Amino acid sequence: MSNDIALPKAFEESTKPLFGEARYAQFCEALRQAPQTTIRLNPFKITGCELAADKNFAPIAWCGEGRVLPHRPDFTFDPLLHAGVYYVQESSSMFIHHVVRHLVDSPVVALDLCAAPGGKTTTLRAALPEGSVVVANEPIKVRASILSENVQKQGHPDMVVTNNYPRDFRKADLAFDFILADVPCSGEGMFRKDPQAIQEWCPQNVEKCAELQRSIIEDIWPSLKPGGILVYSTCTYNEHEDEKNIQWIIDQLGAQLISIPVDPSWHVTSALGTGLSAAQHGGEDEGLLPVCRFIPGFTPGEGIFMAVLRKQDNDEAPRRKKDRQSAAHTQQSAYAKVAKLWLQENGASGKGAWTVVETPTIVRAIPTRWLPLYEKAAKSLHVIHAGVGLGVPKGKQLVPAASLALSTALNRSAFTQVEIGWEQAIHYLRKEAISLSPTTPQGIVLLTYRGQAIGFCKNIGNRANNLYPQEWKIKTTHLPEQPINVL
Ligand SMILES: C[S@@+](CC[C@H](N)C(=O)[O-])C[C@H]1O[C@@H](n2cnc3c(N)ncnc32)[C@H](O)[C@@H]1O
Repeated sequence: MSNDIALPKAFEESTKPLFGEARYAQFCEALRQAPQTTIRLNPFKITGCELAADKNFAPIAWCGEGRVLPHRPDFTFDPLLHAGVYYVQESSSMFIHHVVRHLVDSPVVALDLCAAPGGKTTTLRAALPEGSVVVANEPIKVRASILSENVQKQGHPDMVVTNNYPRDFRKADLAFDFILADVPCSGEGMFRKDPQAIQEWCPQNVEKCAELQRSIIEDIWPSLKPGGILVYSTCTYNEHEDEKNIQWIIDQLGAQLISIPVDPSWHVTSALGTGLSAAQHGGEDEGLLPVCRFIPGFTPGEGIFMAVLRKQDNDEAPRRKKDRQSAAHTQQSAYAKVAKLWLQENGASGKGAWTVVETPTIVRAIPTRWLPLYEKAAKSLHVIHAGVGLGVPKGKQLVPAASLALSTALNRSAFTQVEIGWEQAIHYLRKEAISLSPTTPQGIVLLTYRGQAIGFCKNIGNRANNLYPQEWKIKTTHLPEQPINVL
C-alpha cells in the first residue's frame, strides 16, 4: 500500500536542512509506505505471551514484549485486547522499555506526567523492577479516563492515576526517582499515521509547543529527587521541541544529559542540527547516543525523540513532610474482610497486605506499603484510580468492579467462573444482556474468554445483569463474520 502525503512547505523548508537532503528523501519515501502494525504483550497476563509465541510474530528489537503483526486486524473485536492481554502500540514508543531497563535496576517511585492514552505508562510499568510504583497523570479529563481504563486493564496494582496539570504537583508532597515527560508536541512524527497532524502543523504551533514543553518541565522539576532521572520525549522532529529544549533543561535547570547505549543495527539517529552544544556529544561511535531519534525510513515505526536527563545530586531536594499515616484512611474499612476474600494475599505487588479505602464512588484496595504515597496524592491531587478498584457499595453489599476482574491480584476462586465464546464475549463487552447456562449458580459470576477474565455479571436465573462499565463498552453494533483472535 502506498500513501501520497503532501507535507507543508514550511515543514519541508525547516526539516530538509535539519535532516540533510539524502535523509529527508528517504524519510519522504517511507511516509508513502503503510505504517507497521505492532502490539506489546502484557507480561502480567502471561498467557498472552504464550499465545503469541505460538504465532511466530516478529519481535521488536528494543522491547522484548513487542511484536509485529503481518496485517492490521479489527482490534475492537478481539476480547483479549479488552482483557488487557496486549496493547496496540507503535514500535518506536516501545523504546522507553529499553531506556528503563538500561537505567533502572532497583525499585523506584515513578511518575508518567503526560500519560494518556497509556502506551508508555504500561510499557514503563512492565519494564520497571517489581517493588516500583507508577503514578500516571493526564491533565485532560476525557483522556485521563482512557488512561485509567488502560491502566486497570493492564491489571498491575502498584499504580495511581491522577488527573492534574504539572503545576499541581508543586503543592503535592511527592518526590519521584524517575519522571517520564512525554510532552504534548507538534506531532511531526505522526504525519504518516494521522493526516490531521499535517493539517494542524504550522511554525507558530511549533513555537507554542516548545514554550509549553519548557513550562511543563519547569513545573515538574522540583518533584524530581536529587540524582533522579527525567526522560523527555516528543513525537516530533524539529530542534525547538527537541535538542534546543534539552539544552534549555541543561542550562536552566542544571540537568546532566545521560547517553543511551543503542545497537547500531537499530538505525537510531543521534542529535541533529546545532541545538545541542558540542559539549553534550561524545561516545557516539561506540553506540552511546546523547539523544535518540526514530525517523521513518531508518527505523520501522513512527517518529519519536527521546533523551535522558539526571538531576544533580546536590540539587535542592523536594520539600517533604515525614510520612504519616492519616487516621481517616488507615482505619480498615468494613469492606476489609471482602478484600481479603477477593484478593490474593500477595497480589502482583509481592508483599502481602492491602488497605481498603472508601471514596464516594468506589472502594479501593491499596497495597499497604504505598498507602502514604496514595494518601499524599489523594490530599492534593485528583486521584481517579489507585491499587485495585474493588467495588461499588450498594446497601450493605459491595458490587465487584471491572478493575477487580482485570487485576492480576484477583483471587479467582472467590467467584463462580464461566468461560464464554467469542460472540457472547462481544455482546458482554457491548454491555448487552447475556444468558448463561441454567446450571450456573445465581449471584456474581466472573466471565472468562480463552481463560482470561473480562468482567463480572450478576446471574439472576433467566438472565445475567451485565456489570461491565458503561464508559468502557464497545460502541459499534457491527459484528464481523469471523471471530477476531489476534493471538
Ligand atoms: C504525546 S501525548 C502522551 C502519549 C502517552 N505518553 C502514551 O504513550 O500513550 C501528550 C499528552 O500530554 C497531554 N497534555 C496536554 N497538555 C498538557 C499539559 N499542559 N501538561 C501535561 N500534559 C499535557 C495531552 O493531553 C496528551 O495526552
